[in-house]
Amino acid sequence: ASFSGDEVVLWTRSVEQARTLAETRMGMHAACPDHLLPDNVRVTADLRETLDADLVLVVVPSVAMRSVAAMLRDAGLSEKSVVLSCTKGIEKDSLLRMSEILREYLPNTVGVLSGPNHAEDICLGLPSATLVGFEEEEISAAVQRRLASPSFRIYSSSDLVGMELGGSIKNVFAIGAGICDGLGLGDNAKAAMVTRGLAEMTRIGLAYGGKAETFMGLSGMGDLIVTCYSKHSRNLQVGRLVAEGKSVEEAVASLGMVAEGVPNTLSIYQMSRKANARTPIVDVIYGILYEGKYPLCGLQELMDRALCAERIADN
Ligand SMILES: NC(=O)C1=CN([C@@H]2O[C@H](COP(=O)(O)OP(=O)(O)OC[C@H]3O[C@@H](n4cnc5c(N)ncnc54)[C@H](O)[C@@H]3O)[C@@H](O)[C@H]2O)C=CC1
Ligand SMILES: O=C(CO)COP(=O)(O)O
Repeated sequence: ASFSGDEVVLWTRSVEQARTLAETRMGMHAACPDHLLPDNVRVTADLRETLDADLVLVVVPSVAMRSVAAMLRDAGLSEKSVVLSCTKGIEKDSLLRMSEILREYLPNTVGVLSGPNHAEDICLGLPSATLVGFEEEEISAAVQRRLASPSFRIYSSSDLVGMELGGSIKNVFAIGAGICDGLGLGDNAKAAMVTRGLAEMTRIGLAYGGKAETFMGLSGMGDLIVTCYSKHSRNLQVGRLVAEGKSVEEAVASLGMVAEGVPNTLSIYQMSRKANARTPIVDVIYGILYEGKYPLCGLQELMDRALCAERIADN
């Protein structure tokens, strides 16, 4: 998105790294990321150049959110800047959402952008829909207007809890879907993973105050679908590699980018246990990633459970 011609400053720790990522990730052979970007977008490694922006999008892996929030505070981000978290994750142990971490450090208005939004498609200008959420309706509406384009349709929401939980929890099931692919379990198994995953997402999400309809929407089911089926999904890829016998560390290292499902499986498992939610798939994926359970044994365990009625939100 080029933000309709507004001046955009893209801060990155390393301009060199941004160049490599742009080249490999987008499959484009530009010598410099600036070639991929419209004239109104400038790349910098100097955080101070972003401090008076009226809208600040934070797009870092969830494990880096706390340090980046502290950097923004220490660098002196203008209190007038509206801050938008685009990161999909829950912090382990504290179980804080990304917008909550940002609020710990910054007095600014903080919102969330989340939806089925693989960067590869957006960069090509392919149509995408997403959700922007702020507690203040008028700020949602203003950011919605500001970021929307003919190829980027934005809906608004005030359910930040539902948005942030949906965007984080779906990563766990994307790894599960990748495991189904890697084991060659077929289309039916994967459809079951996605559908029962949505039930578990809804159960955990409701326990923490999210709204049921949000989990049925773009930032819930929508993101779950894209991440479980897209060739671009890094979580799906990690699941496949683990099913093929790679260790989690090897699978993640081979991506060279973040797969949020790995840290998220730990934090979502912690959330589920704390809420005493019934989440057999989360529990099995946790066992595979963190306790050395064999992927095929884990998936067979899911099939061998006692037969029951189909329940979605009920625990
Ligand atoms: N890539 C995508 O298509 C989408 C990504 N997201 C979410 O956006 C977030 C970031 O994902 P990506 O951009 O794909 O990840 P990435 O692995 O490409 O990292 C994004 C940037 O964060 C930087 N970074 C990493 N650790 C840092 C630290 N400690 N301090 C400062 N910068 C740091 C990296 O150098 C990189 O420039 C994740 O939560 C992801 O789930 C959401 C929707 C789509
Ligand atoms: O959240 C995403 C798409 O909406 C990105 O998913 P992956 O991290 O699995 O690539």
